[in-house]
Amino acid sequence: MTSPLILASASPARTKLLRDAGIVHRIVVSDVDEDAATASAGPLAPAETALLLARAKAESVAAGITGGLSDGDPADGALVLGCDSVFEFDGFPYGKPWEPEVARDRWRQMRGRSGILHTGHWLISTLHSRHDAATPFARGEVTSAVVRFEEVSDAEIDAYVATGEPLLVAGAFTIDGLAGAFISGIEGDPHTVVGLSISTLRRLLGQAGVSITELWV
Ligand SMILES: Nc1nc2c(ncn2[C@H]2C[C@H](O)[C@@H](COP(=O)(O)OP(=O)(O)OP(=O)(O)O)O2)c(=O)[nH]1
Repeated sequence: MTSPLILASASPARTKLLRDAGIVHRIVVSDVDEDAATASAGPLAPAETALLLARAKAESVAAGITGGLSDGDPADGALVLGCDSVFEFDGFPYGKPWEPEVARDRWRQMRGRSGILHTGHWLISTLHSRHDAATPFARGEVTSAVVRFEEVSDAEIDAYVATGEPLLVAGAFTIDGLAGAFISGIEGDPHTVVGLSISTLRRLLGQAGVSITELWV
């Protein structure tokens, strides 16, 4: 089977994770309004927010797909994966800081302490060859990892914020980028922190009747 996997995400980190894991995929970015989706859902825990948004992205892309996507067997359907990451610190959910001052304030709170990065995953399968077309597969899972931060100085925070890297990533940090210098440890799957747990994808694919090895290059 050629890979029918669609990543419903604009995240460069997520597509790199899949590529580095040898998982062939296509990208179709969802048009989900994350603020509207969370506002209409009411109060949610950070992990619930991550799953809700992952589901919304996957459902939005799956709804827009007509017919099959896998070159090898267009009639067979598709696998659509949505993801969303939320950083929980002192019980509150944080996404991307967007603004330098916001990123600076967050780092001044985070240094020397730890938080939890939750990544929601939602997989939809319409592969007729794997299950009854009348009941498409749709299931999700949240994975979480504790991230511990070094005692970072004001000067280091200012220099990091000035690079722009923290502005567009959940939690205002990366573990595989410049902020790697400021991460003292992780408890859990590091891929969860980057934005997509490959082992979680393997479990969800298995529940959909697909082995992840079928999607390797
Ligand atoms: N490279 C890297 N990226 C990270 C890390 N932590 C968070 N991120 C990125 C991954 C995602 O692109 C972003 C989390 O924001 P979202 O979950 O809303 O995804 P994003 O808006 O990027 O794309 P999407 O909404 O899925 O189209 O932060 C990290 O440690 N390393």
